Amino acid sequence: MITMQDIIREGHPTLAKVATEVSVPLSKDDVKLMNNMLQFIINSQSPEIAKKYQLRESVGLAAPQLNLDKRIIAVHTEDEKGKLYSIALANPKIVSYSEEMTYLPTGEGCLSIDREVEGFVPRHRRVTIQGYNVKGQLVKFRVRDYVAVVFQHEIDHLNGHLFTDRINKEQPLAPIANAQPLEF
Ligand SMILES: CC(C)(C)[C@H](NC(=O)Nc1cc(F)cc(F)c1)C(=O)N(CC(=O)NO)CC1CCCC1
Ligand SMILES: [Zn+2]
Repeated sequence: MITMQDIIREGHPTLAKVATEVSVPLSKDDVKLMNNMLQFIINSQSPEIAKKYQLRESVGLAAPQLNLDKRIIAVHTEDEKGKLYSIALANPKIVSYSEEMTYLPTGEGCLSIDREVEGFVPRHRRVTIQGYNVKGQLVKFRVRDYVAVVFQHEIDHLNGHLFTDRINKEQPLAPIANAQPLEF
């Protein structure tokens, strides 16, 4: 099972690299990895398992965080209406996005960053995601607000970007143009 020890931390060169697409149809190993990544997130949201294995309660994970040069992400989180998004995707792409922006008023964190970094992270308010699911089907769906933030955060990892790269260095808490802060 994946635990925190498997997650590389900021400063590791892999986190700054552009990850390589995985071959389709998906190999058995890639499908296993996708399921293991999703299971890590689900485990981290179980108080008993998270406590036993000291897992940070997470909502998303990208393969480069496991030092794997693969364009694979997993997300397990609910949207504001309580709709569950539980999916692992290979070769995910943002195929379209809104001009309107959003951001978490509390800022973001990252499983690969063991410190608080203050500042607003500009994200598109709505994004259309496309990718291959564990069945090898090409799926396309639109997400907004918090779920959109999670997917953008994870896809950023595939392109060597950390949320800290997106914070306004001079004024971390400056209002973000054309953005509505996410209401929790
Ligand atoms: C870095 C960490 C704090 C572990 C963060 N967890 C998180 O946001 N948990 C959470 C949020 C809720 F709104 C409700 C709840 F029940 C639990 C997270 O998993 N990530 C994923 C990550 O680091 N992927 O690489 C960071 C998030 C910041 C914005 C999107 C993902
Ligand atoms: Zn992260």
